[in-house]
Amino acid sequence: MVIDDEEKLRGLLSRILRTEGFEVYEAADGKSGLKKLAHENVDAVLCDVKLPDVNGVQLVQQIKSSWPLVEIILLTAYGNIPDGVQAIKNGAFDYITKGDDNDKIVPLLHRAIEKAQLQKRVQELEKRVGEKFSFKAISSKSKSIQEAISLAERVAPVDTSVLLTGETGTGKEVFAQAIHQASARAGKSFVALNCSTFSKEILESELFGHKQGAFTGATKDQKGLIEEANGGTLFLDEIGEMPLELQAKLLRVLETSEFIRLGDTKTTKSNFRLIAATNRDLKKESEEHRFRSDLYFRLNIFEVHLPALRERVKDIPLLTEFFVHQFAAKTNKKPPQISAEFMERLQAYHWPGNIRELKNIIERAVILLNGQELTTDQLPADVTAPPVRQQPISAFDLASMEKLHIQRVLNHTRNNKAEAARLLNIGTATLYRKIDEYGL
Ligand SMILES: Nc1ncnc2c1ncn2[C@@H]1O[C@H](COP(=O)(O)OP(=O)(O)OP(=O)(O)O)[C@@H](O)[C@H]1O
Repeated sequence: MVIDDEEKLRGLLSRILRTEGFEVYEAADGKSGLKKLAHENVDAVLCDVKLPDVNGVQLVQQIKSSWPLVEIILLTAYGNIPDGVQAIKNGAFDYITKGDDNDKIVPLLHRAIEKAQLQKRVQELEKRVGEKFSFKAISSKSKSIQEAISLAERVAPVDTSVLLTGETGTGKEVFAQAIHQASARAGKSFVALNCSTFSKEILESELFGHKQGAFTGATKDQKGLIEEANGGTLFLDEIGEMPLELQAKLLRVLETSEFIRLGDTKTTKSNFRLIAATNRDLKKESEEHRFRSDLYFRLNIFEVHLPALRERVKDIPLLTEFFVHQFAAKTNKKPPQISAEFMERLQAYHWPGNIRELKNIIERAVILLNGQELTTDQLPADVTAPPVRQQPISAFDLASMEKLHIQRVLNHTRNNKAEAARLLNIGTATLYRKIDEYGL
């Protein structure tokens, strides 16, 4: 948009820009310029400094406060550099001297528009990421997970630590992301670290960062994740695996918001929110001195427990549909029908790996699919085998244990007895005898 009260000059500039391929709007003063900005999708403004109703330098500030993504180039009077400098301070992209720098206008506009469009794209992506990781994206019909969502939604805007508990694959990281997105820290970084995947030394350096020469191999200064999370959220997965010594250091950071990089002498500040997750019983761990009780009490202020998938069987069809569509799209297939038996098996299975395992099994099934319907043929043996009846057995009853174990191995081999005998390290005849004996 060109804002200039000199009609001739405005018309000339607009014509030049149109021949360059730009779509151009015109305004003769600040007020009509602001009005047009409210209605049109403008990327960049070329604005004269001397307008009848407002000074262009002030107009920059007004435009930026309402449309921060619009880039402005100010046309200043010859030799009036202070105006240009002030315009940049007010948020202008750049300034050029009217009449003098005409050949610079087009390349400068290209750069301004490129920046504006890039920023719009980033904003749109951030919005999409926000939606993807929002609580709304966690679809569920079961009461237990809805309670967890409601708890997490209430704690999200409060800047306190949160402890997410639940078995592996229950969606703890998904919840951590949703809490971050629903907090005031949403625009800032979400930094995740799994405490079980590193040795103590690497974990310490990953968390706290290091100075050059702090240890062999530290060839340059390196920021730690605590520092990277400044202003945002630090998600520590499997915190129960963190060595005791580091737990003490983490507690200190939580209490003071300060830490010292490895090999450094001065402290560094970081303002982050901690969300921790564990699949262990941290209370028990702390009672047995494997987890610091002071850190446990600090983390335990707000706990959200995520139920295992077998405790939310109602959600299996919903999640299955979701993953089937996701993987069909990924493999360029039409979303298949889901046979009743396929769904029954999924609902009967005990899902030790929870949602992650369901997701993997659906991905595999969609890859194996060649017709228009998912059937039990596309399910692995573990899932299709009849469920092992978990009869209450005495820990001392060897026969019950043996029966259960044989049944499990048979399930695993899809009733292939030769393979089961091999795995059990017994003869086939012995296996047949035991099958008979236990009525398997
Ligand atoms: N409600 C959900 N909808 C769709 N996908 C989900 C949902 N919850 C979890 N998932 C998917 O399941 C997988 C496991 O989730 P996530 O990593 O959050 O679990 P976790 O509890 O943090 O696991 P771990 O303890 O092993 O780190 C991920 O691929 C995630 O995208």
